[in-house]
Formats: sequence, structure tokens, C-alpha cells
Amino acid sequence: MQAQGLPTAFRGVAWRYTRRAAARNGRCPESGAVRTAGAAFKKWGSVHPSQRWATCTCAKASKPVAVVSAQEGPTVLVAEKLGSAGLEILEKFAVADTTYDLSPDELVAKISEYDAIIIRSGTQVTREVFEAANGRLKVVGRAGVGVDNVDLAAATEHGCLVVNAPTANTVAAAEHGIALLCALSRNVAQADASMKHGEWTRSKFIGTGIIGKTLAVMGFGKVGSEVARRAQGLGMVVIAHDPYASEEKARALGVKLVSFDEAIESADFFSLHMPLTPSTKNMFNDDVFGRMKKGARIVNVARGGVIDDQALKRALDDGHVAQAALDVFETEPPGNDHPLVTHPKVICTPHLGASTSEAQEGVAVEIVEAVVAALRGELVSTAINAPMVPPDVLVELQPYVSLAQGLGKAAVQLVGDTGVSDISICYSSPRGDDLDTRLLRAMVIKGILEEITTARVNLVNADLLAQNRGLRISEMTVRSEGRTILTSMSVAIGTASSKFSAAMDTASRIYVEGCVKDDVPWLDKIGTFDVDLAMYGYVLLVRQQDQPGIIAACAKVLGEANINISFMTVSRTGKGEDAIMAIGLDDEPTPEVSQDHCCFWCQQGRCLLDTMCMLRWASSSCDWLSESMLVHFLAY
Ligand SMILES: NC(=O)c1ccc[n+]([C@@H]2O[C@H](COP(=O)([O-])OP(=O)(O)OC[C@H]3O[C@@H](n4cnc5c(N)ncnc54)[C@H](O)[C@@H]3O)[C@@H](O)[C@H]2O)c1
Ligand SMILES: O=C(O)[C@H](O)COP(=O)(O)O
Repeated sequence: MQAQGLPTAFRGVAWRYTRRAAARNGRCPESGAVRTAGAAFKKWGSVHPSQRWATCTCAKASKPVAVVSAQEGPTVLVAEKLGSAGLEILEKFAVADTTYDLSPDELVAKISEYDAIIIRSGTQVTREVFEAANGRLKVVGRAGVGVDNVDLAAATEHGCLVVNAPTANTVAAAEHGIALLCALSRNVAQADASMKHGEWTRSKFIGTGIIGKTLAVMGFGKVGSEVARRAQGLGMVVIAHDPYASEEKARALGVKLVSFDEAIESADFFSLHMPLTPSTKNMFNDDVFGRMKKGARIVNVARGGVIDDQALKRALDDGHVAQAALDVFETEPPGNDHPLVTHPKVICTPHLGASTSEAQEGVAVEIVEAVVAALRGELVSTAINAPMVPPDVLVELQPYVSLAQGLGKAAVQLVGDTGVSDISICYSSPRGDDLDTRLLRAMVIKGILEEITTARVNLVNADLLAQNRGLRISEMTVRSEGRTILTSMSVAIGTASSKFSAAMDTASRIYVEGCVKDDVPWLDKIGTFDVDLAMYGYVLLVRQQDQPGIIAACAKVLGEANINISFMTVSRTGKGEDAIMAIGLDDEPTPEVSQDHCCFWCQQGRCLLDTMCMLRWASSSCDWLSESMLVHFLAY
């Protein structure tokens, strides 16, 4: 095996080295040069760790001639194709083993040999993989945006840092979205297949023009906004739906932000660019397709799970949706018999959005730099489950960290169809202005952005990510009495509307306030209503006019849906006046259940519910504050 770029002195001879070998130097029998193998090692080309060989190319021999110790760099498994520019950087610092297409069992069997692994979307890094690593795996590097193929909780529990490359493939994905939109409108794939079968049937492939047609960009983030620019260049009228995007950003691009309903009912083409989250799962379903203009066309280069595949098939079969172009699938590969892969009105590509040479070189460099920095123990801005603070600080702040994240998560879920821009955070603390709020501020940002975007927030990137999203954050500290460092804190989002009108305070902001009780983050206030609930699991918020029987009606509905209530609090402005209920649920009611029962109440004419809004929190503990992770990396 010839290793490129080897120093002359080490050419031609295979040097066997081990971590424990006594000798510190190697001597090339040809050139006689002596080098500390460790120093030379860092400059060597790729070395195959399973053989523990570094090959020298100045002589012909390729067998062990000396045992030298090598201050080995870390060993990194490159499990999916990585751009050469990134590989070259990696091989200067580590032993890079490029072994692609490992089966899950093969990955589990090998992973304990490596300090880091670099993947794309095709490798599932499961809990089993982390367990098999026996604590050696320090970094998972995702050469792309989505990390839905990595068990983040297991990574954190095993002290493994996950980093990604969130920007380098954005343009590639946007270009692919546009390519699919154009191919769709002119039946390019079907026409090509027809000609390859020896046909010349021009009349069969009459397309539809795109100039002047309305494109709805669903998810106006990095990729969505790049698609919008390009579509405008093609003469399309571009609207966007993104409840969390800033008006300023949309205005700057000449794009009109619209409500979900308006987008669905007015667009000719749809380009999907939202992340797969609990609120976007199966977002495009029978009801949504049914409300689209007849002949609508769908392009999905986001994530397969945002479309209900069976619903799309039904819409294509009945002609309501004219065509679809899919680059992503809920399960990948989707299988040859997948109903949409075989459908004549659908064109498919095998998750190619990021597959340009430029994008892959870009993500390769981005991810290798992040992996190398992490292995060196440096803070990494694209870390997804990075530790935030030194262990001693974390012990004191942990409960408040969950409170801050939970308040951000709750507030953004209450946002209606308008943007998120002004965030006001207020801390009540005996420390007054001496309270160090950096961590709490970052956690609020995390709670907001990780609920709605693919971003992963840590102390390094929190403010930058917030700035990139156009968020304006203000903080205020009020001195309070008490023994704990934080008596309470509140998060207010300045926005024109809320999914739950009772969440608006007297200043027309979405307002949530909480505290910590027995180390558990606790929600005390929503809007102007006092509540009293622990911030975990699923909470059903309902608003009604205070009257006998409404509580029982709610309980009856949930009981009939076999959903157990863990707690229930009621708050009202006065007897017979406005009231809200916060109902803790042991299980997540499926949308159909809550939708039906909402209608059920309406049918009975007793529906006094202004809005049914589902709040959900992840587990009460933060999913990435593991204090020892960066200490491990000091080894290199
Ligand atoms: N096919 C590919 O190869 C490829 C390449 C890159 C990215 N992607 C995927 O595309 C998606 C977008 O990537 P990105 O980098 O633009 O992410 P991003 O985080 O920059 O943008 C996502 C946008 O979706 C918005 N959003 C969240 N929930 C929404 C909802 N319910 N309705 C409407 N908008 C909502 C967010 O506010 C955000 O602006 C991700 O899922 C990513 O994994 C796929
Ligand atoms: O999330 C992403 O970055 C894209 O889906 C690209 O995935 P890939 O790296 O497997 O092409």
C-alpha cells in the first residue's frame, strides 16, 4: 500500500509499530534516515490501523524491518465517502480508516478500534454502537446537517461528542430542489425513460410552465431561502410558510411569509424544507393534500417523514396532486416496491441533495476541522451535544438550565403564524445584576431554536445562531429575596399572534414564567394566567369560559381516548370568566384524537374551547449537558 506524501526517509519499507513498542525511532534500511516515528507519523499518508503499518516508498521491501513506537494520533473511521480535501486534513492528524458500507453488525464489531467516526446519512450510529465502543469513541462527525441517524441521548450518556457540518451543503440541496422542480414540470425523467425504451412519444410528455406560477417554500431556513432566490430567478411567484422566520429576512428577499393555510390553498408548487420534528411529522397528510389546488406539485428534499406517504399516493391516484419529486424517504433506502418510488407521477432521487463534488468537499473540510478540534479538546461551534460549563458550575445551575430551555421550548410552541423576533428574558435573583446569565440565555435560545430548526445550540454558537435567525434578545435581572440563585425567570416572545390566545400577556407578547421546585423546572404562568405544572411530558392547554362541567368534559374526552391524566390545574380570571386548564398527559394524544374531540365538542354545541394547543417538553433533564466530555479529549 503506497502512502502518498511520505517523507523520503521513510519510503519503501513497511514499518510495524505499536502503541507499546519500546523503540522510539525508526531507521529506513535504504536511506538510513532516522526519525521519531511519531513526528513522521503526523506527516504520513493514510495508514491502515488494522495492520498498524505505515508504508515507506523509497525501497521495495514491504515487510516489517523495525518496530518503532509511534505516538499514534487518534484513529478515525471514515464510514461513508468523504471529500478528498477533508481526508487530506484528517490524515495529517489521525489514522484515517476509510471503510465504507459497513453493515450494522460490522460497525458494532469494529467501533471499539476507533476514537472517532465520520458519517453521512447512511450510517445509523445507534445506542448499540456506543455501547460496543467501550468508551473509546470520543466524537461522531456528521458530514452534513441532519443527525436523525445518530442516537444523541446515547452519545451523551457515553461521553461522545456529536458534531455536524450545517452549512456547506445548503446550496447543493437548494440546487437539487430546483432541479427536481424543473424536471417535474417538464416530465424529464419519464421522457428520458421512454426514449431509452426506444419510444418517441412527444405528445405524452406535455409539461407545465413554471414562470408566473406560485411556489410555496415550506420552511424558510438555509435551504428554503436559497430555493426561493433561485425560483424567483425562474420567474416564479414565491411565498413562504415558516412560523418562526423573521419578516425582515423574508422582506429582504422579496418573499411574502404567509400562513400555512394560505400557502396550502394558493400555491401551484410546494418545496419542502422544514426539519423533521414531532410537529412536522406527517404534516402533509390527506387533509392538507385535499386543501391544495387541484394539480398541485410537491418537491421534497427535506426529510421523508414530513409527508404521509399513503396520503400522497392517494392524492396522486385521484389526480388532486399532479406530480411529486422526492429526494428523501422515511426509511432509506425505501425499497423497490415503495408505492411512491414505483408511481408513474413521481420522480425520485436517492437522497442526492448534498451530493455535489463541491458540497462534499465543503462538508468534508467542515467536519474534519470540527472532529480534529474536538479530539484536541477544543470547544466546537457545530457541536450538537456539547457540554456547556465546567462540572462545578453545572452542579449548581443544572435545574435552572432545564428551566431556561423549557421556557424557550414552551414559548416558541405557542407562536402563531407570524415570526419570532423579539425575545425578552427576565431573571429574578438574589444576586441581582451579578447573576451570570450567559448559560441561561444560551439555554433559552436552545429551547427556541432546537424546537423549530436543525440547529443544535451550545454556549459557543448560541448568540451567532440567534443573530442568524434575526432574533433580538433582551435580558433584565430583578433582585429578589431567597436562598437559591434564581427565584424565577420568564421568557416573552414579541409576536403578533399565538396558537393559544391565553398565552398573550397585556403587552401582546407570548409570556411564560417558571421557577425550580425540588430541582424540577416548574411552569408558574402562561400569559396572564397562573398555572402550576412541572415542565415535562405532554401538557394539554385548553381555554374555556369558566362554567360547571367543562372540566369533566375534558376528562371524559381524554378518558374515552384512553389517555391518562397525570395532573390538571385550572386558572381563571374570575368566576364565570376566562379560564384555562393545563392537563398533564401520560401519553401523547395523536392529532386525530385531539382533532376529532375538538370537533366532538363543537358538534355537541358545547365547545367553549378557544384553542386546543399541545405543549410538549423533552425529558426534564437537558439532553446534552455532560460535564466530562471535553476533559476526555485532552488526551490528544
Ligand atoms: N436532501 C438533502 O440532501 C438535504 C440537504 C440539506 C438539508 N436537508 C434537510 O433539509 C431540511 C432543512 O435544512 P436547513 O439546513 O434549511 O435547516 P434550517 O434549520 O436552516 O431551516 C429549517 C426551517 O424550517 C422552519 N420550520 C420549522 N418548523 C416548521 C414548520 N412547522 N412549518 C414551516 N417551517 C418550519 C424553521 O423555522 C427553519 O427556518 C432539514 O431537514 C435538513 O436535514 C436535506
Ligand atoms: O441532512 C443533510 O445534510 C442531508 O440530508 C445530506 O445527507 P447526506 O450527507 O447523506 O447526503
